[in-house]
Amino acid sequence: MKISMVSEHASPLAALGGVDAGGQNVHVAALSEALAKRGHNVTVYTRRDATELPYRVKVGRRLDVVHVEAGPARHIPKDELLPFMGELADGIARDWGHRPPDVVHGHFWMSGLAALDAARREDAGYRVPVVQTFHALGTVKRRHQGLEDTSPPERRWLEPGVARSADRIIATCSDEVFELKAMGIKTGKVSIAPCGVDLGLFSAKGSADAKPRSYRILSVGRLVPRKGVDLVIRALPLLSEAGFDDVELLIVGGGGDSCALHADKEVCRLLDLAAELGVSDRVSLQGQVPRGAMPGIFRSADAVVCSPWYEPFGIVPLEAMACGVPVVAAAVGGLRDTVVDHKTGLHVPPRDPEAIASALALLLGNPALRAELGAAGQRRASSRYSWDRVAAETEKAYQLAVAGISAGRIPMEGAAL
Ligand SMILES: CC(=O)N[C@H]1[C@@H](O[C@@H]2[C@H](O)[C@H](OP(=O)(O)O)[C@@H](O)[C@H](O)[C@H]2O)O[C@H](CO)[C@@H](O)[C@@H]1O
Ligand SMILES: O=c1ccn([C@@H]2O[C@H](COP(=O)(O)OP(=O)(O)O)[C@@H](O)[C@H]2O)c(=O)[nH]1
Repeated sequence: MKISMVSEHASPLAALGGVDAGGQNVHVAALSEALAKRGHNVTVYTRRDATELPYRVKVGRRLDVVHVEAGPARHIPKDELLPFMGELADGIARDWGHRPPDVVHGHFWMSGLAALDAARREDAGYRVPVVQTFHALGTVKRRHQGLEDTSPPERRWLEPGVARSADRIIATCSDEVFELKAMGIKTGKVSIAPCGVDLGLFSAKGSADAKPRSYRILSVGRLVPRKGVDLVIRALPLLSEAGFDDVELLIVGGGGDSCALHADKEVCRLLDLAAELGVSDRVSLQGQVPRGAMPGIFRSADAVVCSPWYEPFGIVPLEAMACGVPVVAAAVGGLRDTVVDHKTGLHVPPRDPEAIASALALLLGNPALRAELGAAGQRRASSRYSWDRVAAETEKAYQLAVAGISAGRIPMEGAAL
C-alpha cells in the first residue's frame, strides 16, 4: 500500500521529552518503520517547525518524512496550531498531486482534520480512505484538567466531527473504545491496535547505568503536571518511614522546545516540592534523554513509577517491562491493559502517594518479587507488543477502511471488537 501518515505537531524526527514530544512521536516513527518493513511505502507529513528542516527526508528505503509549510517555521505549542491545518492539508494534497495514497492515517485530532480535508476534495477526482488515531481525547482531558486544559474551544465539536467522519478509528486501548462510545461513535468502525515497544532497543540484556544509591526509582516522560511526578516525590518521605532512606528518584524528561531544564515551569515546581518535603538530595533530574541512552537507564532502575492522572496508552511502562523492570502504575487508561497487577507490576489508585510508597516498599524489600515481575513483564512485552504485531493490526484496519470505500459503505465488522 501507499500510506500517508499525518502527525501535525509530533514529528518522528523530533527530540523527545519536551512538553508536546512523547509517545505520539514514538508511535508514528515506529509504526511507519514497521509498515515500511512489511513492504508498504510510507510518507509521514508533519509541520515544518524550524527553518533548517529540508522539505523531504529519506528515512529508509520505503519511508520519507515531509516537512510541510503550515504557519511559521518555528516551534509553536500544539494548542495554537489549529489555524494552520488548512495550509497543512493544502501541502499534503499538493505533494500527492495526481497520485494519492491508498490510505491516509491521521494522528491526533488536528491531523485528522488535515487528513480529511486533503482526502476529500471535490475537485481532486479521488476520495482517499481516512483512518484516525486520537492518542488523546479532548473529553478525557477536560474531565481531568478542567480549566487548565489549554486546547482550543473548537476541539469540543471538531474532534467528535473527525471521529464521525473518519472511515475507521484505531483505539490504542479498551478504555478508549468506551470513551469513543460515550461520544456517540459506533464501535463497529473502531479497531484496537495498541502502541508497541522497540524490542531491538529495549531489552533486559545489556549494561545498566551506575546508580548512586542502594535503590533507584525511575520516572520517564514529558514533564507536565498530569503525569503525576509530584506524587512520586510525595512518596519519598513515606518510603523513609518504611525504612527505605537510601533511595534515588531519577526523573527523565523536561526542558526542550527551546527551554532550558531549570527554566522549565514543571521542573521548578517539582524541585520546590522536593525541598519542602526535605528530600531534595534524593531527587535527580536528567532532562531530555535520547532514545539510545534510555535502555541503560531503565535497566539501572529497581522500579519504574508511572503515576499519571489519566493515560490514553503509555509507552513508558512497556519500555520498562521490555527491560525487565517492574512497574508501579496508576490503574488508569492503557496502563490497565499493559501492566498486569501482581504479575508484571503493581497497580495503585490514581493520585495516591501513600499507595505508591507502599507498592515501592513492597518491591524494594523483595528482590525475588522484583525479578519475578520483571521477567513476566519482559515476556508480556515481547509476546504482545512488538511494532511488527502492531503494524499487522493496523494493516487490517487500513484494509477495512479501503474495503468500505470501494463498497461505498463504512465496514461494520470490527477488526478486534
Ligand atoms: C497524556 C497523553 O495523552 N498521552 C498519550 C499520547 O501522547 C501525547 C498526547 O497526545 C499529548 O497531548 P496532551 O498532553 O495535550 O493530551 C501530545 O502533546 C503528545 O505529543 C502525545 O505524545 O499518545 C501516546 C501514544 O499513543 C500515548 O502512549 C500517551 O498515553
Ligand atoms: O527524555 C525523554 C523522555 C521521554 N522519552 C520517551 O517518550 C515516550 C513517552 O511516551 P508515553 O506514551 O509514555 O507518554 P506521552 O508522552 O505520549 O504522554 C517514551 O517512549 C519515552 O521513552 C524519551 O525517549 N526521552
